[in-house]
Amino acid sequence: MLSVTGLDAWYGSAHILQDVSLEVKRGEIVCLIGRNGAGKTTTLKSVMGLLPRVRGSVHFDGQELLGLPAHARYGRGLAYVPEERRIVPGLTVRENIRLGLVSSPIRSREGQVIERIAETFPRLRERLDQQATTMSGGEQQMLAIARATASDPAMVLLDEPSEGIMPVLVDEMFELFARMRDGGTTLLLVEQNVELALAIADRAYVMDQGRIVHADTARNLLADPRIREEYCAV
Ligand SMILES: Nc1ncnc2c1ncn2[C@@H]1O[C@H](COP(=O)(O)OP(=O)(O)OP(=O)(O)O)[C@@H](O)[C@H]1O
Repeated sequence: MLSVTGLDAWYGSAHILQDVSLEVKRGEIVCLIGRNGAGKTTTLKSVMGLLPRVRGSVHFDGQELLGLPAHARYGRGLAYVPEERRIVPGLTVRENIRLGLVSSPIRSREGQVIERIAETFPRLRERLDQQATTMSGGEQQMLAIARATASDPAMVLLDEPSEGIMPVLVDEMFELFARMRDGGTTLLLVEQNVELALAIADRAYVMDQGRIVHADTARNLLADPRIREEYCAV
């Protein structure tokens, strides 16, 4: 579904991504792991068209995305939940969800979309008319995911969704990801919580200094003592 080949990316003159290639098949959860600064966020941003200087190829559903602006990539069925969530202050939960539908063809079916989201995210159902920024960090993260998935994208890119969230909500969130996959949504997940992420992922790529240094099934990576030692809190 997503095929990234020979991707290079720069911030100014700093050459950050070097020859990054990865694949995500339809219906998979693929995880991107690596230390701070390895280039995981930069990879997601490059796929979404959020960096000024990127070279290589990003194929999604058989079409080249490189050169298209970010909004056009959303229009093709890709969604992105950035690390910083970007919940809009002054708006309710419902109004924030509505923002995820602004340029979507299913905008006119807002009632159905809200009902689907309320079923998927019971915590949000109780809080639809609450000011979004009065919710806990974990609930706001759920809202960021709900907003990104409101338009029913084929694939969602998530950047560190569990960061700073209390453990009970983290477990809930990972169960949600597994259900999303079972419901047909494809996920590319950047996570520091490597053990939990590998437990639900199908495959994973390990990044270091802007390059992919290892790729394997999640099961093999979880069983690899070097990966456990370097990336899992054991
Ligand atoms: N806006 C920016 N301007 C210049 N350099 C940047 C910028 N954003 C990131 N970098 C650099 O790019 C490299 C990769 O950063 P990136 O955020 O992609 O890493 P990461 O693997 O997502 O790490 P983290 O888990 O810390 O977010 C780092 O060396 C970082 O300092």
